[in-house]
Order: sequence, then C-alpha cells, then structure tokens
Amino acid sequence: MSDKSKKAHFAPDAKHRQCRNVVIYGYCKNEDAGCPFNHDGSVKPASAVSSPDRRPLRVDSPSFNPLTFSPGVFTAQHYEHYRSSSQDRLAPPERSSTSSTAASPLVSRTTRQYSDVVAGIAPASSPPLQAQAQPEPARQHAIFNLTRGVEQLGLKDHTNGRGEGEAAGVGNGGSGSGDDVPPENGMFDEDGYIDDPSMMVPPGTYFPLVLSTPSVTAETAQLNHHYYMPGQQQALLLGNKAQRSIQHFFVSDHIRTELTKRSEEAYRPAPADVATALPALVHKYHSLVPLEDASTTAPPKPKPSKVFGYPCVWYKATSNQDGLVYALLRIVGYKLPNETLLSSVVESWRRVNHPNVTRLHEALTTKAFNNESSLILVYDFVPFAAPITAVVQPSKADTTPAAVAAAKKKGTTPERHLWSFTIQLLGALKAIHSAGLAVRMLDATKVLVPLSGTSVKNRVRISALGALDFILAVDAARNGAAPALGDTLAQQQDYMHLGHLLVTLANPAKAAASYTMPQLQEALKPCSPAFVNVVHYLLNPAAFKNPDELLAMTAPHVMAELDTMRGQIDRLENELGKELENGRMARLMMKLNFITERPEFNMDHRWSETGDRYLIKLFRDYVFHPVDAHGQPILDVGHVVTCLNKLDAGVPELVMLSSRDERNCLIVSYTELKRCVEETFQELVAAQALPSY
Ligand SMILES: Nc1ncnc2c1ncn2[C@@H]1O[C@H](COP(=O)(O)OP(=O)(O)OP(=O)(O)O)[C@@H](O)[C@H]1O
Repeated sequence: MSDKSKKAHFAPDAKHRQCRNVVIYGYCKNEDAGCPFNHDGSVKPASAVSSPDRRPLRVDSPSFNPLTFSPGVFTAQHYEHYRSSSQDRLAPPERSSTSSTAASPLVSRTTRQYSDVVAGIAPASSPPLQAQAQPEPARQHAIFNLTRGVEQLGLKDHTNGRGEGEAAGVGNGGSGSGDDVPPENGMFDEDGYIDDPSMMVPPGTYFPLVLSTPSVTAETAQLNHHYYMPGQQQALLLGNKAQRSIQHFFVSDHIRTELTKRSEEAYRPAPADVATALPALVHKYHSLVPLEDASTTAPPKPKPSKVFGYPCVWYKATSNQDGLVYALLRIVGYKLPNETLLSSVVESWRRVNHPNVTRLHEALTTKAFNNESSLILVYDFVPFAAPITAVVQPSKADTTPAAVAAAKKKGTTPERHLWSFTIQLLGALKAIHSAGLAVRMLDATKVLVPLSGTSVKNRVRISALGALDFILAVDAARNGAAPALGDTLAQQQDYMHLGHLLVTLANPAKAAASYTMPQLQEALKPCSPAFVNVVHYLLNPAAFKNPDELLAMTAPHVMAELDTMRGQIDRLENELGKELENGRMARLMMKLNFITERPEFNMDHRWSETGDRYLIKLFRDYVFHPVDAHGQPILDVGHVVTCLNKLDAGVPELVMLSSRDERNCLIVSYTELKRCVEETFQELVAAQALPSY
C-alpha cells in the first residue's frame, strides 16, 4: 500500500489518539516509519531497535511471504469462486523439449487466467521465493503488488497500520513479536486496530511464531493441528521469547544420545575372531556376541555359575524372525529330562511380563556349540546391563578399577535408591508370585541395572528367570518326582533373598548369612528406622510375608516413586510429541518424493511434469529450493515446517508457485495441493506391485 493510500485510510484525529501498539506492546515499530498515532510513553526494546537476525536456519526468521494470504482475508471459497469462473481445469503444461521447467503454453494460459484475476499480485518478473531475503525496498515493492492485488479482488487488507511489508499470515514466518493481529472482519475499527478490548493482549504475552493463530471465521474454523506443536515444556522454557532454535524441533540431545548409544550397543558386532569361533546360527538367532567381557578378542570359556552350578555363557543375538536383539543364556552340558519341560516352564514364565523382569521368550536345546548339548534360554536384552552391585558408591574416590572394586565393598548406596529398588523388586515379586512362580535366586548378579555412560539409571530387572526351574527339574526327574514350579516356601524365600540383597547394597562390608536386630541396625546405620524395619521384616524367618503388608510399610516411598515416574513420563511425552510432528512431516516428505521427478509412470515419461504433478513439483521447489535476491539458497527450516504443516492440514490459504524460469506462476490453495498429493499418491499405490505399508 502506498503512503498516499495509507494516509487516506487513517482517521484525521489520528495524531491525538494513543497508538495502540504502544498500549499493547509498549512500543510501535512503525513510529519512525510514518505511523500517524501518538507515541507518548513508547519504550523500544533492544530487539526492536536492532536489525533482525538473518542467520540461516533460523526457524523463526521474521520472514514475510508476500505470496500467502491469511485465511480470514482470502479463503478457499474465494479461490474456488475464481477457479470455477475460469473454465479450464489446471491443465498439464506442454513439456518443453529442452527443460522440464520451461514454460508451457498450457501453463502460461492458466497463469494468464489467474493473472487476470489477481493482476498485480506478483508480476511474472518478480521472483516470488526471494521475498524473504529481499532488501527492504524490494520487499516493499512485493507488498505493494500484493496489496494492490488484494484490493482489486475487493477484499480488505488488514495490515493494522503496521506499515508495508507486515501483512499477517498464518504461521508465515512472521516476526512473532505480537504484531500479528487476527484479520477478522468486525473485530477492527476503521484504522485497522482491534476494536474489541477483550481481544487485546496484555503486554509481554508470548506469541510463538509458528503457533501464532489468528482468529478464524466460522467458515474457515478448523483445528490447529497444522501447526507444529513444540510441546508444553518447551513452550514454558522459551518463556516470553518467540525465538526458537532448530533443536526445539527434535528430541533433546540427552535422550537422543542415550537412545543412540543403546541401539549401538544392541547392534554392536563381536570382534572378528570371536565371531568366527561362534556358530553363525542358533535356531533362528544369528550374530551372536558374548556379553560378559566385551573387550576380549577370544571366544568366552564357559565358567560354572555360582548360582546354577552349570557352566553358563550369556550372548546377545538377533532374531531373524523379528529382527530384534535378545539375550541368550546358554547352559552348557544341560540335558533335558523330558520334552514337556520346555513348553511347561516357558509357558509359565512367558506370562510374567513386568517392567522389572527380563521376560523369558523361549527355550531351546542345541548342539550348535561344538556339538555340545546346551540349553538356550532367550530373554529381553538390556543394553549396558550390569549387576545391581554396580550402583554401590565407593567409599573413597579412586580411579583404578581394582581400587574402585575394593572401595565399593566398603561403600554404600544412597537410601533413596534403596527404597526405589525395594519398591521395584517387590512389584516384580508380586507379579511373579501371582503367576504361581518363584524367583528362587534373587542374587545380586541376576538383578540388572542399565549403566549407560556414567549415569546410573534406577530401573532394575531380574534376569535369568526360570533357569533354576530347569535345573531343579533334572534333580526332580532323577528322584522320579514331577518338576515343581513356584511354591509358597520358595516364594517366602524370595523375600528373604530380597532382604539380603538390600543389606548387601546398603553396606557390602556387613553382608552376612543372618542378622540379629542389633547387627542389622549396625549394618544399616546410615539408613532410616523405617528402612531397617522393612529389611528386618523381610529377613525374619518367623514372619509370613505378604505383599500387602509390605506395601503398607513402604507406602510413603511408593508415592515418591510414582511422582518421579510421572515426572519422567511427562518429560518423555513432551519429547515424543516433537517426534510425532517430525514423523508426520517425514511421511509427507516421503509422499512428495515418491511423486516428484519420477522418471516414468505407466510408460509415460511426462507423468511427473504434467497435471497435478506439475503443481506438486512447483510446490516442492517453493518449499525446499527458495533463493534470495542474490540467488543464494535460503535454508529456512521454519518455512519448510510451516509449508508442510499447512499442506498436511490442507488449509484454505493460497500460495503462489512459480516455475524455475519465473515465467509462469500459479495461485493455488493448500487444500488443492493436498488433494493433488493425495490423489497422485493413491495413483501410485494402486499401481504398485507390492502391498503398501
Ligand atoms: N538380559 C540381559 N540383557 C543384557 N545383558 C545381560 C542380560 N543378562 C545378563 N546379562 C549380562 O551378562 C552378565 C553376566 O551375567 P551372569 O548372570 O552370568 O553373572 P555372573 O556374575 O557371571 O554370575 P554367575 O556366577 O551366575 O555366572 C551380566 O552382568 C550382564 O552384563
């Protein structure tokens, strides 16, 4: 809009009226640019004085896109009206023999039809995608054309007296400074200010850039699901700043590193010498890697287990059925007393699916290891698993492993960890006992904690469940007895084992086979009386332990544990929310790339250059290949995110697409683009040879 036309638009007494930008935001950014209102009391923030940051990859760059319209200003209905008034449907451009982007007569004709309607919006010579980085005069020129075009369409342009170049757009990468005023008719006074005081925003209110949502009229009302949701916590962390860095779009570095390390560990191969000495395939498991000493370059020698008596080796292996990694416990020299044992034990243990156990998936016998009979038990794999004693904190700092191991024997575990372990293990015992089973060997070596890097994660899991049932079944068979699974006596012993384990963790130096109360108090000296009572109850052979009584004794700490878990769930859900958005966009980008530049489809080499596909290709260029006034690439993630979200939602907003040679431009709504993408993709799905996923 020219200065002249703008002046005519303002009320004559404007200079006596307080500028509402000052009232609302504390200052008016157009004070020096000819805003005719009174600016007494205006305080310009530093950010408003300094020139906008034009770093690449700023997702919130205050980019103005002169080729998009606010839905409240120019909607799909308007677009449809003009579209239907032109007889021709978007026709495929005639392919140029020299260049795929060369103007075709058909496209030119279509362009002319739209150009007639929106004459002046953007002359074919003005590079539409360069507006974001154009110097100020160029941007003003673009706005001038845009505004004139809107005026010719008979639609009011609500720039809210913000000066040229500041037209509001839905998530168009605007400044986010709070200047984006909802362009809804009836809400504004004659000067383009919000007329309704209830719509005024208190100073300091945070308008996230990509989330800035103008009010919508009934006809354009829709869910805001096309906006990128940053997650509640991120929004709070950002405070009143509209700035956002690229990291806010992705899962936090900490979680990403943690998960990457875990999957690296899960798929870490064995050293070449070890791998060649191991069988390539055991049943359906391949890529075996010994777990106990990852640093060794020789295949592990089975050593008799202190718990099971048999020589045992742990491996991780990948299933060729589901591609997942499992932990395999190989019990060397084990001979199955009867065939039904496998299924009966496995079926019983498979029912125990608890967050504090590594689930037994299957059992099999094999001679794949040097023709030796072995029993293989297959469990969940826990990356970086270590025995629970790894959490005992050494009594003094020392760096050598031997010194640390020795110091750990005199060390302790903080009481809050002890309560956490108690509650988790009691939960696991309850689940196991309710399935009619017993752990039988709650030994410190069989209770695992994941140690990743230096951080100790507090989740414990009982491993090797059911192994002792197999071993005891051999003795039972020898005596002609039926194998017994969990009985009450074994279950009560589980509680005693838990008591011993807790003393070992609290004070490894005082671990003993039995305790009197004074000995226990001495061993658990740093712990609270409540904890001593729980351990005493667990170790008391005369007390018949039941889980409900134990729950009552640990209740206050159960609440604390629940609170911690809920906090963690909130944090993870927040991270998940971001990845949800990214997943949505990744799928959309896949669809676009399935379609664009396809060399041929149904024997038609022009397919991806014609009809709806031509629009999609232009849109792809608009989203991913913008350049600035000097032809330099613009890598604006905010632009990509915004455009893809709008495409995903199919908003009625219009976008102008131009061919690479800038000789043709098409105005099209995201609704129409979405339809094009959907229909074209379905065309490909229908033609594909394989079933779709
Ligand atoms: N489910 C599992 N997932 C990942 N690693 C596991 C799993 N189970 C065991 N491990 C790894 O194997 C290691 C050795 O376990 P194991 O039960 O053999 O301990 P141990 O000290 O050798 O006891 P034992 O004397 O009974 O052999 C564990 O410390 C852990 O690192």
